[in-house]
Amino acid sequence: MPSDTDHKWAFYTCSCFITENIFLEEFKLHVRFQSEHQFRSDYQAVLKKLGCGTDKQFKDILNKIAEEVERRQSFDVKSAERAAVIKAVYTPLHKHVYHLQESYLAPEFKQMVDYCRGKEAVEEGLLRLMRTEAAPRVYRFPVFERTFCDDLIEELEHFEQSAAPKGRPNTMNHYGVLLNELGFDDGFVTPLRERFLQPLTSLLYPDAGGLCLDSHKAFVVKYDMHEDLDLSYHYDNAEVTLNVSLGKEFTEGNLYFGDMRQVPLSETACTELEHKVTEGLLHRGQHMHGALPISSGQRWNLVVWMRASEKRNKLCPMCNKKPSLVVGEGFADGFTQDSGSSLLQNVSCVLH
Ligand SMILES: O=C(O)CCC(=O)C(=O)O
Ligand SMILES: [Fe+2]
Repeated sequence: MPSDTDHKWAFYTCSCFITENIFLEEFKLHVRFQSEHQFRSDYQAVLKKLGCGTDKQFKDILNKIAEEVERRQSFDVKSAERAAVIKAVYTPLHKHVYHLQESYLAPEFKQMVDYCRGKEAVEEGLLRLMRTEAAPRVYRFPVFERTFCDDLIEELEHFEQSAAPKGRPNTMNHYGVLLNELGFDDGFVTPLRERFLQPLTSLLYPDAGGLCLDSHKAFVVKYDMHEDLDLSYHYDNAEVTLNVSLGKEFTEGNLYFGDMRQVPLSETACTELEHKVTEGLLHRGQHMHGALPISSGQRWNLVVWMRASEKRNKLCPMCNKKPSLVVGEGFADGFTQDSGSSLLQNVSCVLH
């Protein structure tokens, strides 16, 4: 029986994972930390302007960064340990949600995928997709049936309440679930990406890696009045992202999209989009976005960061350099060694 960590080839992380994009929550600032000297010269003045005036405050920041670097250095080992413990001790409430069935998917979504898969009908499929454009190159369409969303949330709440160990999605989200650790990759997320999302992304984002998305990182984020309320403006470590609203009841918490990350915020006008339960938003990972605070209720979203090794092997989207590869767990951050996988990648990088 293959496990969630068996893949056709090995995946890697870029070494910048340790030093880049460290989020300073109180200042809503992403920073790079290579050495204290570099950090002081890059950020001391900026941080002062943002209200970090005393030596003590600066020292606190350095301590937080050290903690985050340590968390990142041990992340892979700890994540593999958590996955093994979860497998051994956790009994799911709804086993069926771990295996994707067509009946979980909204009929409109399946229809769109069918159009895109059918070679002669590609153009019609594309037109259908274009009609779902909610902001420049951001597409909104129904993805799941409501009953599936409810079952998935119930399963995740059951997991939350269990004694099993939990990792968190990323530095900006404190609540939510890493789906690979819970065992969702092989039976659910990989088939969703390969069979249903890739036909759409091939047509919509051929320039952004959409033709050959060969791995992913999937997680669920959760916002609650007593927990995280919003998500700061950011870009994803992904070529293409799917973000599906699962529920429950909530008010506000709209997503907003700016421009690609190369464009300064001062030159960016943002578009706000309402997120509706069962619907997904598909966008390029480098398209900057954030989530506004909810004002009541609880908001759960399934987020799939899809990666194209062929694209990111040339340029790491997080440090903008040729990646320097470090061995990782499972899909890691989606990089591959150029040799060895290229043949297989060429086979999968066609419109289908
Ligand atoms: O909460 C949301 O809808 C946004 C989540 C997101 O952008 C992310 O996790 O990368
Ligand atoms: Fe995001």
